[in-house]
Amino acid sequence: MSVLMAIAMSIVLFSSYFSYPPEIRGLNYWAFSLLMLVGGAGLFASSRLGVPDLVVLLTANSAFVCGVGLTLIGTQKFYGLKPSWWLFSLLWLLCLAGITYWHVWEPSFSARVAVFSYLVSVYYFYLTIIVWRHGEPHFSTRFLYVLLGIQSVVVFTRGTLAMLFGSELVNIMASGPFQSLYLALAQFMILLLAVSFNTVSTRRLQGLLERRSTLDPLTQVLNRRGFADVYAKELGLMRRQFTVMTVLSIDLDYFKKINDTHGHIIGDRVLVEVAALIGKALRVSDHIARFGGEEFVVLLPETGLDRALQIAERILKAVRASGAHGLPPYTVSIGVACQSSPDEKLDGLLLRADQALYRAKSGGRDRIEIAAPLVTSAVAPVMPLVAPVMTPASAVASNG
Ligand SMILES: Nc1nc2c(ncn2[C@@H]2O[C@H](COP(=O)(O)OP(=O)(O)OP(=O)(O)O)[C@@H](O)[C@H]2O)c(=O)[nH]1
Repeated sequence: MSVLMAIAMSIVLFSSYFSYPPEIRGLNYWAFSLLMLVGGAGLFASSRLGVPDLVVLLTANSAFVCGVGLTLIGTQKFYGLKPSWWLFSLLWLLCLAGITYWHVWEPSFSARVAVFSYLVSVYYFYLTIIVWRHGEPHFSTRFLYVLLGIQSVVVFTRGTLAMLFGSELVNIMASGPFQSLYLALAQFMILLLAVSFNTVSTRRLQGLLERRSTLDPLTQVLNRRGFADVYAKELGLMRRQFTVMTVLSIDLDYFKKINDTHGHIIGDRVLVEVAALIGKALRVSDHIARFGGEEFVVLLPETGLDRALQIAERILKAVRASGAHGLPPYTVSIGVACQSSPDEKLDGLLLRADQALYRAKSGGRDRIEIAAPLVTSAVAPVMPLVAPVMTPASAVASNG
């Protein structure tokens, strides 16, 4: 029954492989590995049907070792690591050579089982380390590496039993209660492994879809939803740490003309480039989003107006120096709004930044404007509602 279920799980993994996004790799190798592991267990059982021992040993162990090897390849691909095909081939050749040597030339049951078991045990141990080191911190990952760790210990124990006692107890080609129990346990572990592969891949899909739903597909920066999420987190920090943060509303100048003159494909490349240029001017803790069209918004946590103006100026300069890679030159206008009260709403903050941006546009473009500070009913405004027009140079000059 567990064999049938493992086969069914393998089919599920195959169908996931064909339907999941290509970023989720390795599922086909896992699916094949399950078939091989189940096949290996089945071939061992065929010795009871009178198939010659050497044939059973070589085919069953080959299937089993390939199964373990493909588990490694699938796992490495899944975690974006280079697949160790050399290790796969080495394990397979060593096992076949060992089995043939200790079965034909110098028959020794205990040496054969011990060497085979130790090799496979080391292999499982290596797999455990890979999943432990590269898996995301989640139950599905822990379940997988604990399972692989148990496999490693079980196989190691079998090898040690063979070494110590050389007993027929560990000969799974003979019939007996211990052998039946061992095979049943092995099949159950394969089933659990299949469940685990499916769980980690589903979890990966979930994470990927979550990330996609918060990213702009063209520029790969945050979209409006992603921005709202990070803003909410930063607002929580701002509330706890009594800091300020600043938003830059950035809009490409005369972008319609770029599209009309050079076509939409070039227009798209300009959008991708401007996102990259803005990103380069920021710290890793800052956030950049595209709010559709040619409008970008930057969130600068723990940043006051002075520092934000320096960053805005840096962006302006970087964009002015653009025009490489066959793209036309272009400029941007920037509206800057600083949030000093955690009670201000995101919509209000963006509105202030947009109003400043609008002034930058109407003031001639390729420039920075500062938004008027928030006016609350409790606190009288300390600055004029309309902030003075700032050219890039004056903005920086006024900030030292
Ligand atoms: N290539 C491309 N163009 C887009 C995209 N989204 C919006 N646009 C274009 O962006 C242009 C925006 O034009 P406008 O709103 O007139 O702005 P503008 O020409 O930059 O003028 P100002 O903002 O006033 O300087 C339109 O031509 C849209 O078709 C996109 O994803 N790719």
